[in-house]
Amino acid sequence: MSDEQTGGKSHMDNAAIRIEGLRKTYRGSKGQPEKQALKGIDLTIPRGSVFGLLGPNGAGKSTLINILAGLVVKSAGHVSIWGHDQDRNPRQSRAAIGVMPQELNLDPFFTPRGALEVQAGLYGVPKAQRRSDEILELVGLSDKAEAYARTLSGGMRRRLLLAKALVHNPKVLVLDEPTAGVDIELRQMLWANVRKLNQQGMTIILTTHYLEEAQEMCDQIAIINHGEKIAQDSTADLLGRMDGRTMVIIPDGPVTELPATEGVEATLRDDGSLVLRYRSAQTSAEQVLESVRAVGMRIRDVRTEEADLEDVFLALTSTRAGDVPAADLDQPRRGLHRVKL
Ligand SMILES: Nc1ncnc2c1ncn2[C@@H]1O[C@H](COP(=O)(O)OP(=O)(O)OP(=O)(O)O)[C@@H](O)[C@H]1O
Repeated sequence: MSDEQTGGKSHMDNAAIRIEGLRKTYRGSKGQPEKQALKGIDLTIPRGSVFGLLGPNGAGKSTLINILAGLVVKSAGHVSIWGHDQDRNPRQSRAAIGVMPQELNLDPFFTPRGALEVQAGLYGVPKAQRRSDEILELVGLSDKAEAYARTLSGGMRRRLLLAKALVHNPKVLVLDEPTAGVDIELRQMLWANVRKLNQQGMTIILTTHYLEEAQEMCDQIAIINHGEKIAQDSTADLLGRMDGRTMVIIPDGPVTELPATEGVEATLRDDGSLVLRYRSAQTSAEQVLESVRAVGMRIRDVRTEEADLEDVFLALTSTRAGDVPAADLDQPRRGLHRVKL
């Protein structure tokens, strides 16, 4: 829509990423059948967001990211990055995006500073505009600037990958599973950097298997499964779709009988607390409390728990993509099986 109509200025498209009808079919080899990794994805990622791309193993996340990065050639569809159509303006669209990959693919003979300089060269960043020291400082590698990559720890290599993704000051930064297998300290450093870069105006896209992380970091989330997008919404609205509630009661005295009210599922935890699950659309908190009083239980303390992203995720991915009409999203979780992330 943009470049061709505006002579490359692209001011009509104000999305960070616009994807339309994106398909990828990997050719089969050695007797393997072909694989449809992406089956027609439409996705618009707003500028300035921290956007989460979620999906179980094999959903197609890496394929999508690799297409954005220009590492995998799409089979069909349109991709535009910061208003630059990937096919018509490959150079501009590539310059607008930086990707921190999953794999630690670093040349062992480069020092961090050397690696950044080479990367800057690849992106045609003029010497005067290079910010290697500033970036090394940001990722906490200043004191390792001259160390060979092969002597860096796994955590330091990851930081160097982030640094490399930043050399050309991209508008959009993609982090592919950035915290898989990293320690808490590095994870905190990564998130602090992500927040800082986002505050400076960078759009961030991250894939993660850690739902709490997506919940904490992302303002919008898309879920893909079996190569199809099955949900996209603000994190708050996605969570708001679930009306499952959990009430936890600390009884005042031993529990001799569990409440047995329809619509309330009661279980006792080892620590003596009583867990009551219910749907807020069908059962009120008052009815839940009544069911507790009805069995003569006295309440010392009570708290409630909201549905979390895992509930949404399980509800959405527990059947094949496309089989879950939006109206069914609020159905109770009973009968759904867990999907391993
Ligand atoms: N080069 C390839 N050739 C053939 N099939 C591939 C290739 N790369 C990926 N696939 C297949 O395409 C599907 C999507 O893979 P992809 O790596 O994009 O998923 P993912 O969501 O990133 O999973 P993960 O979280 O495990 O990285 C999978 O079924 C995978 O086996």
